[in-house]
Amino acid sequence: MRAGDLKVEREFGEGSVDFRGAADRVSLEEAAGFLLAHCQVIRETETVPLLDCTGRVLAEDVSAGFDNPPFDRSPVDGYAVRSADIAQASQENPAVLQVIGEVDAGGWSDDEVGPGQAMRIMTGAPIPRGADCCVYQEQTDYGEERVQVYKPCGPWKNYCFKGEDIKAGTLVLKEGTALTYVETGILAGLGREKVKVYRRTRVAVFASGDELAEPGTELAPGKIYDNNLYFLAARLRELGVEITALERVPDQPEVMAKRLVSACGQADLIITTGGVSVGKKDIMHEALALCKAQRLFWKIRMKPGMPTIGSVLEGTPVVSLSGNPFGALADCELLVRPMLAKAGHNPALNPGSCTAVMPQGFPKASPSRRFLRGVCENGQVRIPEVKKHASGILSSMSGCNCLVDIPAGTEAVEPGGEVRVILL
Ligand SMILES: Nc1nc2c(c(=O)[nH]1)N[C@H]1C(S)=C(S)[C@@H](COP(=O)(O)OP(=O)(O)OC[C@H]3O[C@@H](n4cnc5c(N)ncnc54)[C@H](O)[C@@H]3O)O[C@H]1N2
Ligand code: MOO
Repeated sequence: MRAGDLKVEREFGEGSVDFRGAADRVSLEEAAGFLLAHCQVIRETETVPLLDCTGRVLAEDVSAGFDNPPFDRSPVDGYAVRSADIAQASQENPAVLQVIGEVDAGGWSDDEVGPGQAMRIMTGAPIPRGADCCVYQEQTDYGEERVQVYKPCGPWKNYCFKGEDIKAGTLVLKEGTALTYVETGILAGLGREKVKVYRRTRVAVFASGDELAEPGTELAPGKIYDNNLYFLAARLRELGVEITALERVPDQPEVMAKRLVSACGQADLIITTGGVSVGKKDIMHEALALCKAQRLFWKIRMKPGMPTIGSVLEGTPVVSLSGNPFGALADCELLVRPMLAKAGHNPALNPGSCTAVMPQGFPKASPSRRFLRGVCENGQVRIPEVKKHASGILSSMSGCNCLVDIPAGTEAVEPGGEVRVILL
């Protein structure tokens, strides 16, 4: 379906039981499962310059085309010698060797070190034929034409073999490896200037709400600046996503429906915020019905982010998050990240978890599962003051690095109680 073809049909309009009637009220895990089942793993690849591969996922096996290092090399500044020549060397009775030349890192010598001879050598320089060890210059008199060696050095000591790091033909990095600065260095060491990676996951983001104003414009009465569009875009970029649309949409279901349909062909996932509850202006129900999206669930048994809608539009999953910024944030972490992990071949995009002690506790009862923002450090989690936890409050999230997962039915978390923590 193209955006222009969209007919405004109100067969699922207000009053229909389909979206606003019996609530699904699924668990978070069920909601995530529904969405993941409709989330496609990205198969398309692209070739990017080496410096752009960090944060991407490798789409090819990378094997070494040559031994690395490509030659035997010295790990010390000193002299390449024959170990047999210095086997008896001591401070009192140094071995005296003829210095036949010098080889520096990046240089090369075809000369062979014969019996009674030494080659001055620098760290990283190729070891010349004939030598089977390198002595530290501190164990010599630093001689230029003749050198006195004061200590023995066994065969193949202070000697780095060709291929010591990577042997030719070794599978060094497997398809599916998440590339960090470390792999960038490894790929550079293999001489790669370009790397085949999976294309980025594409996400379209729409915020709905007539109250929303663009930062930088004047704030008229009744309006608020739009938090969600911006933190979602920033977070998605951090997670390696390519954003295909980023737009505020008025509270008109027809307009939102058109945006959803046009986003479909370009995005792997669509995220909306606002308009998911039961108010007259909660347009997402009608917008999704207008474009005949298949509903997966409405309402998750958790706070914040309870009224989230999950649906599929022409094969593209649509996650409609609560307009309350902390609700949208929690859902982005808990529902969207697993989808990005699946689509983008990168399990590391799933949030981690641990247990931690909560010295302050939390005095309020949690009849349904509750996520609190907090700072988790050294096995302890600290949370903002109790009145700063409302789902409409974003400011107290600054500096937080986790969500505290409080199970449904908890009366209060006692000070010093142990809690499960989702690490962001
Ligand atoms: N009668 C009921 N009212 C509400 C219920 C309910 O069950 N019955 N649920 C409440 C809960 S819980 C939530 S969460 C919200 C969800 O509301 P919506 O997702 O429909 O979102 P809106 O109504 O559009 O907005 C909620 C709130 O967030 C502000 N908002 C919206 N978008 C943004 C944005 N991009 N940036 C910053 N702030 C935004 C909006 O102005 C509202 O204050 O419904 C409750 N009501
Ligand atoms: O579910 Mo809502 O986001 O708690 O306020």
